Amino acid sequence: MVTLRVRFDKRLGNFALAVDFAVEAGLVALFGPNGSGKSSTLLAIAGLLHPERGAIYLGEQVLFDSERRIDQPVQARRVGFVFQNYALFPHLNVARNICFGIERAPAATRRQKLAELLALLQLDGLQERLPLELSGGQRQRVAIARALAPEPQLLLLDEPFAAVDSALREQLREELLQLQQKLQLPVLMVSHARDEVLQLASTVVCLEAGSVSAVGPPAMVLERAFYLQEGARFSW
Ligand SMILES: Nc1ncnc2c1ncn2[C@@H]1O[C@H](COP(=O)(O)OP(=O)(O)OP(=O)(O)O)[C@@H](O)[C@H]1O
Repeated sequence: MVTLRVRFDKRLGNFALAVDFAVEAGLVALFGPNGSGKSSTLLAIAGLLHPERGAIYLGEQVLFDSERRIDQPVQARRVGFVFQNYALFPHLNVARNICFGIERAPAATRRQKLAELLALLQLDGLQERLPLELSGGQRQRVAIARALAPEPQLLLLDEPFAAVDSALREQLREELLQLQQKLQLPVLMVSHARDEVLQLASTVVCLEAGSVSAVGPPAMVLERAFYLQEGARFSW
């Protein structure tokens, strides 16, 4: 299994982000209250936010290392990103949304990849539809398919279930778990729902006010976070 190592400093206005964690990449949750720095951490891993200093490694692959003056561009990182609101292109149909990141691949490769992803994400028959003509769950599946098309080595999900109702959320969580197990793809998912992290994640990284407060198995770490939230005294 590959290790994801993330250590960097970044000032965002008055907010100081100083992240430091290393995890075995399975389905990892980045958990914390609003404004703790979760989305900014994903952006830094994807190469959309540039830290002042630090290093980000996925296994042996260097994504960023300020000492070695390496800052891989977004495409070279091979990191898939699903944004909170899915950010589908409204004027492009499902097929063109999914193939957006592989436009330069030969037509036959694109067709094959599209067919594979439509089947994997249960989107068969919907390829001609525009995003507006899809349900929330279908939109989310298209966003995941689009992120998977260039065959990333890491998938980043920013609160993937925020925009759907609770019944659908349950179903989509289960689908994500099955997808991750099937593809064996490292996933880092932002969440601020305890139940979601407990249900899905193999490891949780807790962020509080811009720095990592705990890393470990969700049942253990969240129990501690709960005690801290309640203001109770608790130590390991
Ligand atoms: N480009 C920026 N310029 C200035 N401040 C920023 C910028 N981006 C983020 N911030 C601030 O950094 C802090 C962390 O933001 P971030 O979006 O990473 O938190 P979050 O944990 O993902 O929050 P939420 O759960 O609400 O999405 C916030 O106080 C935010 O206002």
